[in-house]
Amino acid sequence: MEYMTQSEKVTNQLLRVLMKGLNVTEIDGDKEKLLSGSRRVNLNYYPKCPSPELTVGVGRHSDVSTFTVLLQDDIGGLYVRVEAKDSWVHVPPVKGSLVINIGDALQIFSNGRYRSIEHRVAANGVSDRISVPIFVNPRPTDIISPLPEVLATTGDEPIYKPVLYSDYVKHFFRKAHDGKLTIDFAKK
Ligand SMILES: O=C(O)CCC(=O)C(=O)O
Ligand SMILES: [Fe+2]
Repeated sequence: MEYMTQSEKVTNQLLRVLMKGLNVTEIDGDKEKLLSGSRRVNLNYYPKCPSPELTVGVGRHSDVSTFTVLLQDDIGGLYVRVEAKDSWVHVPPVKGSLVINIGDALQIFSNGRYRSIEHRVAANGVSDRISVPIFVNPRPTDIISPLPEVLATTGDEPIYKPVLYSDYVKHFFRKAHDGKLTIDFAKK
């Protein structure tokens, strides 16, 4: 839990940087809660797999978070999808580094200006693997939708409708991992 507490400095700073990219520079208490009012840490353990070629580690998905801060050990196996090239790129473990993934909630808040990253984890036959993601989320009771500031700056029409965040998360967990299809739930 010390890790969760310490990570708040980093996640608060990250939130500010990400919002600056959207021209949102005023982050009052309500907005901060909407964007990051619920944080969750997971401990993922992937045992060494006797038949990795027959096994899915974690299927392709995007996180439902605003963003995710992922600590991985030195084993590797995380891949992100490069949509433009229709390919997967390995995210090599770098000692002392964290992986930051944009999640669906931020894609919705930003009306698509930020895109959540599709990723998966391959099983491996060499060694056990551990990863520790911190999911920075809206609260379950929050209604998420494109931020008015973003719509005002871009002049774009909202492409996502207001959705209760707990409904969005329920929709995600109700089905198998299916790449980037979860966000269709919030499409207008
Ligand atoms: O283990 C990893 O590197 C990523 C795990 C993951 O995608 C998740 O927990 O959502
Ligand atoms: Fe994930």
